[in-house]
Amino acid sequence: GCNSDSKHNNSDGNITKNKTIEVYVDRATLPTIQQMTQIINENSNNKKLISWSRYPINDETLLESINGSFFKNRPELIKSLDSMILTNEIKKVIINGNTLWAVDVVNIIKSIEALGKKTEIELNFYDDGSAEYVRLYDFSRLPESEQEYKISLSKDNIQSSINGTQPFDNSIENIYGFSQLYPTTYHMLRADIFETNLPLTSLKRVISNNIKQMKWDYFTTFNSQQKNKFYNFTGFNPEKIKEQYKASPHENFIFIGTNSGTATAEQQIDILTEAKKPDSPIITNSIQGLDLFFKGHPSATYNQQIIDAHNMIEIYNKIPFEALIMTDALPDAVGGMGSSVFFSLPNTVENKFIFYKSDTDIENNALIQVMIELNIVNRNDVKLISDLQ
Ligand SMILES: Nc1ccn([C@@H]2O[C@H](COP(=O)(O)O)[C@@H](O)[C@H]2O)c(=O)n1
Ligand SMILES: [Zn+2]
Repeated sequence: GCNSDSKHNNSDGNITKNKTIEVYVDRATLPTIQQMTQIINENSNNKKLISWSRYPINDETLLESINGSFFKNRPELIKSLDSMILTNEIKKVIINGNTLWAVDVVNIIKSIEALGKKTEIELNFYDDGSAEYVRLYDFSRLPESEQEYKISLSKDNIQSSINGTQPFDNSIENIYGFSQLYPTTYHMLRADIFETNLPLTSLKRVISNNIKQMKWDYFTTFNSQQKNKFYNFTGFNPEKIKEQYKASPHENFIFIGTNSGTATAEQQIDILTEAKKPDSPIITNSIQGLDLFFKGHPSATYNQQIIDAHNMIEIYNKIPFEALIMTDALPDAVGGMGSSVFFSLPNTVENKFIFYKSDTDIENNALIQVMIELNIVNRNDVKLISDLQ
């Protein structure tokens, strides 16, 4: 009959009775890129409410094609979601968020639960980037009894934040604890963290049935329409870069730049000078003879100075490196300054070296240590800027 016809729309045109609403929120880059590809891949008819801080979507045709509405901020999204739940028969809300910023998801759940309509809730979390792994590393260093104690409190902690009796603390046990309350999937940047030697067995026990390795190879199965949709979402098309790779027969190298918080332009110029030497005792994986590309940090203001000093080919710094990964526009090799970028890089791309700030204590630096544990870099290829002096 008509009422059971899942494709039959009500007067709103896009929300049907007993339907599911999909919510997408993120303040960073990686979850947004992953959520975009998920939307394109699943191609569902569900109404989608989206708020991505770094990727405002203004293209109405694009939004219509995914049955989506975009919100400048999360409070506006929540207001709209609440009114949909109150005025329509919404069966389920699937919330897609950023793991590190699980507090944003808590605020949405809080609002849904406060309506008292018993709406089903399902959660998808996508890692923000390297931050979760630094925290996981630190967590793994705690005595097992302490880890277990913390985990034992997490369900109540989350519940109290949803009830509004306690602010949400984004500790490891809390951000990875939602499967104790709702059907949850954690889309992890590096699900293999649980296969390393780091002692994380208690946490693994809580979430092992709820984790998925983030996918980077969607483009191998996307048709041209889906690819174009991704280019429209991100405003990025990899064709130019792919042409530049092919312009010479040499292998391609991308230098991963940082911002002034970590290194000056001169220091990065010096690293490149050293890396070009065929027999440097410091950088043993030389970049001599490779075509040199420069991918500056999105927030760096001195990129042109570095590009000019070594006559490199520029990759527009505002493009998130993850967009190159997603669109299969990767070089043969990379190297550069410590960055979250290295966490998502497939191991088919050679990682020649990573440089850190001069005063870094390598053996006690959680970020470096977790990168070594995950085989992102060899200990010998971890360098400090001061190694050059
Ligand atoms: N050369 C770079 C460096 C960074 N990005 C993007 O910024 C995000 C955060 O990187 P951090 O270096 O601050 O850890 C990263 O996930 C990339 O999206 C970049 O595109 N190019
Ligand atoms: Zn080339």
